[in-house]
Amino acid sequence: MSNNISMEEEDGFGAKKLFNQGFSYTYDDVIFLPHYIDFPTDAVSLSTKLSRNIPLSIPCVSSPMDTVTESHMAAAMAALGGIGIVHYNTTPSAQAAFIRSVKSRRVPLQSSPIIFSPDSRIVNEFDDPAVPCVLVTQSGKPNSKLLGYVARSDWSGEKQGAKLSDYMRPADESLVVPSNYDLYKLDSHLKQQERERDFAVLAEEGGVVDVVTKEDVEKVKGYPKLGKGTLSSDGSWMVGAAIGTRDSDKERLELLVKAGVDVVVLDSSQGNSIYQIEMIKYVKRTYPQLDVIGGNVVTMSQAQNLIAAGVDGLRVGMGSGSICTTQEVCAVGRGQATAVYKVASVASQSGVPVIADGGIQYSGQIVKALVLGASTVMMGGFLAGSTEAPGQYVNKDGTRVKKYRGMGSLEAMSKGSDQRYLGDKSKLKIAQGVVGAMPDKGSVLEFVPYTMQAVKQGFQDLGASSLHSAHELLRSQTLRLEVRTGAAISEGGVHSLHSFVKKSF
Ligand SMILES: NC(=O)C1=CN([C@@H]2O[C@H](COP(=O)(O)OP(=O)(O)OC[C@H]3O[C@@H](n4cnc5c(N)ncnc54)[C@H](O)[C@@H]3O)[C@@H](O)[C@H]2O)C=CC1
Ligand SMILES: O=c1[nH]c(=O)c2[nH+]cn([C@@H]3O[C@H](COP(=O)(O)O)[C@@H](O)[C@H]3O)c2[nH]1
Ligand SMILES: [K+]
Repeated sequence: MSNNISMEEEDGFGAKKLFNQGFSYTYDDVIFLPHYIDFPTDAVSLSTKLSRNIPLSIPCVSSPMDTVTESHMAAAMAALGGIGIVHYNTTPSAQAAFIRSVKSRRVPLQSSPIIFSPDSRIVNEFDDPAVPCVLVTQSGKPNSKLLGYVARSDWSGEKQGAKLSDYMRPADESLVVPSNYDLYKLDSHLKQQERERDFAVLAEEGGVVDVVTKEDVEKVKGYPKLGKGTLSSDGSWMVGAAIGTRDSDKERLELLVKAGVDVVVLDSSQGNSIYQIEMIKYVKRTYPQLDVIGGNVVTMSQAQNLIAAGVDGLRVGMGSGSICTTQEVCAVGRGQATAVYKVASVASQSGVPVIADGGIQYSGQIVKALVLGASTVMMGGFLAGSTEAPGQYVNKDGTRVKKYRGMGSLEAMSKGSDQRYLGDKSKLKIAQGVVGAMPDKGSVLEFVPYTMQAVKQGFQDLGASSLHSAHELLRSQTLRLEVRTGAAISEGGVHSLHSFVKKSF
């Protein structure tokens, strides 16, 4: 490539010049100029780090929100090679149970098995077509001896009220498989016992973990092939958890550590506080092996304080989330592209990975976040509405949707997070988030791999075959950017058509 372009005729700006002009830019404001391609898309590696000691094979993290990440989402994110951060808008023991649930399974599937004791009676709810069987354990709880099961085909209306023990089939050897069976082992097991049953019980020493059906396994096998996922040294899936900065969070953390949590995120909209700095030091002192991620921050000076306190990762974003109203309510925050670039420029000097948190609606914004210096993107809205997000689908004006809400919404606060907002009930409650709904997006196991393929195409256009090479292009000012005018943004989208269908894969 020739280098004899005069400075007056520069192609775009380097990031340093573009982000030092006093504007707060977000992803949609900026555009990268294409560079030079000398490798195929498949040569792009998106492997990265969440924090100093947590490697990931894809740069995707699910938000610690109660409509985004519980055990099902966290298991699926780990199966994909990313990671999930379990929310803490619940009791410490319930949050620890989510961590254990991720740790005890190797299939990114989750159902809510119905479990009764032998003396229980057959009732209406057994007729739910999604329920393959009712499990019978000694005490009727998951953590007691499995005695048998009543398959759905074994009950019918006239058996209403009959004792389960009268219809129960005993738990034979082939019913139960170890909970650490992966998808392929489980699949071959189900195939072997096909004529008797189309489901199996995943169990571990402590009791029943889940019931998995052949249909569910087939569905996952139809999605893009999974790699080995994000694994801890003991072979279990990695999972993170959010905590706060109150004294009570120290007890919560102890339970989470006992449950096997791999990384903690100190969850705050403004992380540069005495509370967080003390908590970072406490975590590093008490659990030196545990990575701690601080945030949220959007400036270099906030970041420097948390780095000095010992964080292993930084979460960046204030007010950029789809459900966030912080910038409107508090007049504080930063455009997300500027925030990511600025924080990453200091964090990279200390080897601290940056998580670009919030504001992701489509793949191009993920490319921008990563190329501007982030090591991962954290997503709430992009993953809400998926099969793996907590909650049930409902029908809203003819569309299947799931609830998605801000953790600072009145509704979420009154569920439990108001402890941290309002330890004192006499204080006035101000929302910094909204409650809404997201359309059904299907399984993250399907749409995340396609999204990553789109991200790889973006990297290829920029001539970056890895996050490392993208960051080198950024810092050497080889990467050229421009700010888009309103007209350029509208030109960059679909325009002029009478009507169209947007289908990405
Ligand atoms: N990324 C974003 O832009 C935003 C995110 N959120 C989300 O909402 C949730 C709540 O965020 P925040 O309100 O920032 O939570 P927070 O827990 O950091 O702060 C709540 C209030 O408690 C105070 N506080 C914290 N620790 C304390 C301690 N040890 N002693 C006394 N006071 C203490 C804080 O100063 C603040 O006034 C989080 O899930 C966060 O991710 C909320 C707003 C914006
Ligand atoms: O101002 C806010 N009020 C809230 O109630 C709230 N809840 C979550 N968050 C933050 O938004 C991120 C998710 O954003 P997206 O839906 O755009 O992915 C999350 O990862 C959080 O950083 C909030 N911000
Ligand atoms: K917002």
